[in-house]
Amino acid sequence: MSLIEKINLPSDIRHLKQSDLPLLAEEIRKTIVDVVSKTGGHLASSLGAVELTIALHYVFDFSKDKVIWDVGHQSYAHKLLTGRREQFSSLRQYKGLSGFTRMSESSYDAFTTGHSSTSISAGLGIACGKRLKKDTAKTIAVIGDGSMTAGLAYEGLNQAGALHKDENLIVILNDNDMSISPNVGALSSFLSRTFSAKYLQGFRKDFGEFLRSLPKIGDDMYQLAKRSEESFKTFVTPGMLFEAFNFDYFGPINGHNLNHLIDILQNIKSIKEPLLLHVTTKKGKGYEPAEKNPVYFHGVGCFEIKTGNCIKKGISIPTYTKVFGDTMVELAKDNEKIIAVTAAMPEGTGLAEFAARYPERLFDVGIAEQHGVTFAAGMATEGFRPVVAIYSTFLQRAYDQILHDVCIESLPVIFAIDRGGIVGEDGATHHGLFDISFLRSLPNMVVMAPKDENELRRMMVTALNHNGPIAFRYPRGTAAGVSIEKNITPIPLGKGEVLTEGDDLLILAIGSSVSEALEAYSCLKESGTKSTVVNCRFVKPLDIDLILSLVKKIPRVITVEENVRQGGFGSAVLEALNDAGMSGFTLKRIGIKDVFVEHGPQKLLRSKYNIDARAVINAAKEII
Ligand SMILES: Cc1ncc(C[n+]2csc(CCOP(=O)(O)OP(=O)(O)O)c2C)c(N)n1
Ligand SMILES: CC(=O)[C@@H](O)[C@H](O)COP(=O)(O)O
Ligand SMILES: [Mg+2]
Repeated sequence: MSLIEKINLPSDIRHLKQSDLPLLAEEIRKTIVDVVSKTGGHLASSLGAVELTIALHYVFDFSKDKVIWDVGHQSYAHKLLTGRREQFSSLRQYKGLSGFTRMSESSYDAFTTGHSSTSISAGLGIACGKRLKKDTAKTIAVIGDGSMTAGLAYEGLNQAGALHKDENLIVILNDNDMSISPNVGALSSFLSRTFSAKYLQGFRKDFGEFLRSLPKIGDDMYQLAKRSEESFKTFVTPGMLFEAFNFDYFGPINGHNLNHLIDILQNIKSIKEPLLLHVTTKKGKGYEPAEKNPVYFHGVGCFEIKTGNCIKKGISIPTYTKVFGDTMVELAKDNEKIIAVTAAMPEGTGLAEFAARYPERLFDVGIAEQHGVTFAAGMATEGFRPVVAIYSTFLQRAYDQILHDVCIESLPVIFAIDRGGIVGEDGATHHGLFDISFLRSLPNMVVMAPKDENELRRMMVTALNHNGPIAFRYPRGTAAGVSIEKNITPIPLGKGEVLTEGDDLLILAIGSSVSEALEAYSCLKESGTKSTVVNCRFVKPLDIDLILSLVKKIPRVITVEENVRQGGFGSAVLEALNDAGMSGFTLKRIGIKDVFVEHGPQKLLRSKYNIDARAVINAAKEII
């Protein structure tokens, strides 16, 4: 029986000999690689955290203590050690294990994660709760160096450092010098000052001995130097930052050396005040292709284990992301005012080529969506045309910045909102199902969604021509597959287009839902129902003249969107019709009802949540 098979309960790991643990690490890695090669997932981060996970489970008892895995994308070993080994092959599959930690999945998942940098705040909340309940268990927040670039992490440190000394909070900084891409910003270079710190420690020793050797004054000088040693040390080591927040700092230590990890965890276990342990790890550790290319293996699709090569699905249609990225490069050539802002996701948002061509015009702000939006607002005041490319789900973080820093003064910031709609296997934390609702309520904001890749390109030019805040959202995955038109013409603001004509039914669709509407149109036509399908293009401003004239003629209306129904596109149409005093029509809104959508294939979820062509057909049957 392998070691991993002996661990059915989390406590079973503590029955293993410490000398067995490296073999356990090997088995865990093999299991992770085997499964992720078939399911896809966050391979490199999880491989890098294997020893740290084992050491934590070896030293702590997580039936009482709590561990919060920031983002949760590195938690695969934790899942394997907490009773989920047999379900592990269902990782990220419909009805299977989540790719992140979920409180509803296991009592060993102390907090639900997916978005970064929440672990310190949540951990502190848990630790304070425990203190008030006189529960002496430990709370541990494991946070990566990338996630440490977010302001939220410092808000947690700031509060923790000023609270009771007996807060029982341990923060473990898992520093692999990588975010998804190489980590950015001053913090990243600060954390990697370990060499200079070591060098200076050596220097301090030699210098001390030199002082002591001096006749008469030497000993006094040595004592003086020793007294200022603490400030001297913190001045040059990464600990400075955390000690300034009143955290005891330990490290950096090698996060792949199990004996060291276990030793230090055992030692710090009894310290009753906020402390930070800095461990250095290698992203992708133990699987050569991932070690060599951690960016690719951060979040990877199916791959061949031997080579690490992608198992291609033979699709040649570009993704919306690629069309966006290529068009950015094209447009930036003749317009040097265009700058791009990404929050630690140049690859994911398709801006890698832009970064290579125009490095001085690409601003990677780190995992700091709030800052990124306000930064873009600042650039806009200087006459630049910032294009803020952020996934829909992560833009949720920056709502107040969009409202307060961009919309009030109607600054011309362009929001390129990727992953609008159902994203698939990342699940509830990552679906982009709210942006239409949260953006359309903001004065001055224009909100668009393209039906295909040409329209995306046209919207980009429309946005550049518009002197105010403007957003376009597009889905994860392949575009519609139309051939790209070289000439890009802007779209008149607030103008939709009628795609088909028919007097039985009016289907108003937006963005990727236009293709569902067209599919429904074809099926309905076969059974004799003739529909007018409108590609509305704009959620705001709505093409109200067109909509009113059509509803007067065809009072049986269906709206279709890949967004929640509350406050969404359908609601916008209803409000507009109501405000125009229209009555005598029937309207069905197709969109996500008031629920969070789980993980699974996009197509399956669209069907399950009734936002696909079949749902349009069913709605049509109800109202005709
Ligand atoms: C708010 C938010 N923005 C962006 C992301 C996308 N994202 C997921 S993991 C990651 C990098 C995290 O780096 P780090 O914390 O160092 O973990 P590592 O993968 O290196 O282990 C990013 C940018 C996210 N999950 N949450
Ligand atoms: C963990 C995380 O938040 C990202 O890695 C995210 O999973 C990327 O999603 P895409 O695969 O859609 O780029
Ligand atoms: Mg990292």
